[in-house]
Amino acid sequence: MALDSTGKISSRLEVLRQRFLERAKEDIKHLRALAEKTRCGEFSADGLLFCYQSLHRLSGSAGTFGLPELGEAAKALEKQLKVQAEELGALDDAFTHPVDIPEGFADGIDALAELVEVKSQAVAQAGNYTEEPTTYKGSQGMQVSVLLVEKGDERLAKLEKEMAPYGFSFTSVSSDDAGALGNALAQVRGAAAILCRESALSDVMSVRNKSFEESSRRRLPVICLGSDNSFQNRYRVAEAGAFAFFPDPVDIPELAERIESLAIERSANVQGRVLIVEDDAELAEHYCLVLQAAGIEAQAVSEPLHLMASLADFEPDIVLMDVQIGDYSGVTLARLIRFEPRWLSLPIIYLSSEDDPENQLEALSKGADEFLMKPVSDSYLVRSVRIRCFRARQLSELMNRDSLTGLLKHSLIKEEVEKELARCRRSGYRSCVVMLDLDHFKTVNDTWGHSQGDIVIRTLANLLRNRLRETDMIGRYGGEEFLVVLPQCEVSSATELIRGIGESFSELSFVAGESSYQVTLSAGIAAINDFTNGEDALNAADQALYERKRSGRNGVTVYSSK
Ligand SMILES: Nc1nc2c(ncn2[C@@H]2O[C@H](COP(=O)(O)OP(=O)(O)OP(=O)(O)O)[C@@H](O)[C@H]2O)c(=O)[nH]1
Repeated sequence: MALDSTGKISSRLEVLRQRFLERAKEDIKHLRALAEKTRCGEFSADGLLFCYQSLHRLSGSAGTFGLPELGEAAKALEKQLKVQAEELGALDDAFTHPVDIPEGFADGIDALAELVEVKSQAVAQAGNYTEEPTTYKGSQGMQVSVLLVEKGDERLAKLEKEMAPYGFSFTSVSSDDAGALGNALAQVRGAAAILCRESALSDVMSVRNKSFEESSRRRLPVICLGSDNSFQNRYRVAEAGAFAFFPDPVDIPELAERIESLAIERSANVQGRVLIVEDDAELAEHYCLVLQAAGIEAQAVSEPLHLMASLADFEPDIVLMDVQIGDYSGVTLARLIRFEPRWLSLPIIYLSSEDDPENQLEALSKGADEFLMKPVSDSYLVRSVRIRCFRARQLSELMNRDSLTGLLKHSLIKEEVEKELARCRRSGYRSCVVMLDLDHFKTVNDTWGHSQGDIVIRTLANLLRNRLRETDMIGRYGGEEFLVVLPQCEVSSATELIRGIGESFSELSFVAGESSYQVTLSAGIAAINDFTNGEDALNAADQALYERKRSGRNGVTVYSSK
């Protein structure tokens, strides 16, 4: 669900809060009736368990709806019943057991009812929901923006030209114009980095630090270029806050790679997918709205029977799970999720008002990873979810990505071809698979050394990442062989795109000592839809690549069945 305006979100959150209060009033009616009975010494196990569950729900959710005092009052009453409720919960014949009435319980319920009434009136008068969710505009594609900050230095303009084939989007600003630099920083979105020479570093750092001071965005990484490569100078640059230093003459492929990795790493917190397992409909919708408004994809499951199907469909980075979902225990559900090897490393976080460390430990030992204490405020929810998604993604990147290039590993990119074919069949669109291979790469290794060969491989990986869309999938298929899946792309567009990338790649100069050299690539393309399975589409792209190699390399060949 796309959420486009904060006004719209706050009015939806307000509706949820009203619904929560309506339900709280209903619960309070039942609680009061039961509490009245305690005044005449009547309190059954049945009644105690009902009161305990109602109070537990109120204490866990009131804070989230901006009513923390109500949550605290309910929590205090819940604690009065906790020990007895847990003992009764463990018995088969609980309902026949006599129970003790905690002192002042009925008065506490009366006070709670009054508080609910007061809060309802205050909310009705105040109107709109007040805790504004953090709005965050998501990352815009995979293209990396570079802010070039110049101080009358021609060298940066030359550098911009040399780096043109890598596909970064450059914006130049003068370090003498703090206003323009501030504006440029304010406008930058998504993955980005600042590039400047040493002479402009202190001006850049002060404008950058000031301009990010009040915003919740992460500061852009600064990469500094300079002539003095001594330890003292590098120390000075590091002390000023730069993230990387490149001495003259600048190693362009290395610089491109560093810009890419720093920019993407720093912007990575934008994304995340969270599955919320919660049977309280208002609470689940509230969490979803707040997270979605912050740029995090969120989906809720209220019925545990659908949990496994939702996991498979949505493929979340993390799961937020209530400790009790109707009749189901969250602890047991966490264990059940782990039955499937695919979800062994999926972080499961309990949303719980359980504040007893012993009980928390018990739950953790059964398959969950940590606790988020209810009630959670909107901003805390967003921040903690964002950090956890970021960590989860880092971990899965480590497991699924090739260490030299950061691209998908062989088996995963192969799987993507199969998945794409299934998507094409479902949606009726056309997609392509491309096999790319560096030309005469053995000669590169033999002439310039294996580590130079590695730089060439990494450079092509970066170029592909920069030039392809975020929805395209790129993998390292073998040593110097790459596989790309281009969803919703006709063969003609794929050919044009890959030809352009091949041309840019062939224009890059790799520097080895005093010498420099260039490398070309060959590609084979096949339309995924023309095949009955992914394996056949892959073989076709491979065959087209072979044809290309035979007919002179450095170019693109489309598979033809003739
Ligand atoms: N530096 C480096 N070299 C690699 C890596 N993986 C594979 N190679 C080398 O890539 C070269 C591939 O050579 P060949 O399969 O003969 O192909 P080629 O020389 O590119 O010739 P054509 O494909 O016909 O243009 C071999 O020398 C491998 O050792 C790697 O990770 N790093």
